[in-house]
Amino acid sequence: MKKLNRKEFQDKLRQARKITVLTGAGVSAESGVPTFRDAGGLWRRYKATDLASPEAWQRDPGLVWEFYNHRRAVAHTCKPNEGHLALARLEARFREAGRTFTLITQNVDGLHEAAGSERVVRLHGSLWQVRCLQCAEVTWNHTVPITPAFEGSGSPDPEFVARRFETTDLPQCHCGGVIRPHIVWFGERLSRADLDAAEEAVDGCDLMLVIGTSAVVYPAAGYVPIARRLGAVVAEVNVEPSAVNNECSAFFKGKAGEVLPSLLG
Ligand SMILES: CC(C)NC(=O)[C@H](Cc1c[nH]c2ccccc12)NC(=O)[C@H](CCCC/N=C(/NCCC(=O)O)S[C@H]1O[C@H](COP(=O)(O)OP(=O)(O)OC[C@H]2O[C@@H](n3cnc4c(N)ncnc43)[C@H](O)[C@@H]2O)[C@@H](O)[C@H]1O)NC(=O)OCc1ccccc1
Ligand SMILES: [Zn+2]
Repeated sequence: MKKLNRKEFQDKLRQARKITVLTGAGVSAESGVPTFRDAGGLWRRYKATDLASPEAWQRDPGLVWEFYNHRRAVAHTCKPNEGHLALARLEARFREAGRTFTLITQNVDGLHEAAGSERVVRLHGSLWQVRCLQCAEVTWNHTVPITPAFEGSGSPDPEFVARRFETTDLPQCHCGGVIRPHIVWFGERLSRADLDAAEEAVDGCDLMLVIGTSAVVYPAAGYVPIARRLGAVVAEVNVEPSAVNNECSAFFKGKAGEVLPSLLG
């Protein structure tokens, strides 16, 4: 497939009526949020993907909360980068022009929203939302550490001597139930509302931007071939080709924070 050059891509961007953006951890890398591949995808000796699972929660909810408390503590110190800001500006331009812009993110760090992005589909949830296992209430929570028991915990150093956390150390709901991160773990179903919003955004979009994702996790990665089959021009921004690069009519190799400001204007 002949790749579009920069000018041809920007012509498509100018003409686009409906644009959909799919982002992954790479768009937050320059803000200091580790990607799932950094450190070999490990936190201590654990694969991040293993800890992000209902099985890990069954085994040791304290360890899972130590992992997520650590990621909240890191993300808490991070600011949106030029990549996030360029996407928020593009959304504002599209809205002013009465054109449709949707940002579908796999990220749970909240940096798109902090950059001013509004129409955001958080496919995999948020580090800043928690859910009660007893009454299912979902609330926003920015308390770091999540409970005093987690103060000073979370070091990713494999040599770190971890302490065991009891149920009483875990965050409790006003109903007395235990609270878990409101995040979609591997093997868990995505919310119907988010799936519907993502499908609505992909359906009929004339331009899809794929930014900073390895595109190996589903259903997120599946939206790219669907968009192309429905006639969208797909363009990728990444430091290396992702697993869906063959679906792309344009590829801009580089860091999102360096490429997006000039590419998106
Ligand atoms: C591993 C994979 C094969 N497994 C899956 O996809 C599974 C199973 C599955 C379902 N369908 C399938 C079909 C085929 C195969 C497998 C499956 N999917 C699921 O389990 C999903 C749930 C998936 C969601 C899991 N949760 C996450 N996140 C929240 C947790 C948390 O964050 O803690 S996924 C998580 O991993 C993924 C990581 O990928 P990326 O974000 O792309 O990050 P990565 O580090 O991999 O790559 C970074 C990229 O950035 C680039 N980069 C780096 N720096 C920069 C830079 N500066 N600028 C630009 N680019 C840069 C790099 O080059 C690289 O390309 C993201 O999706 C992220 O959200 N649920 C489900 O299917 O439920 C069904 C169901 C149905 C009925 C009943 C019950 C269940
Ligand atoms: Zn409750």
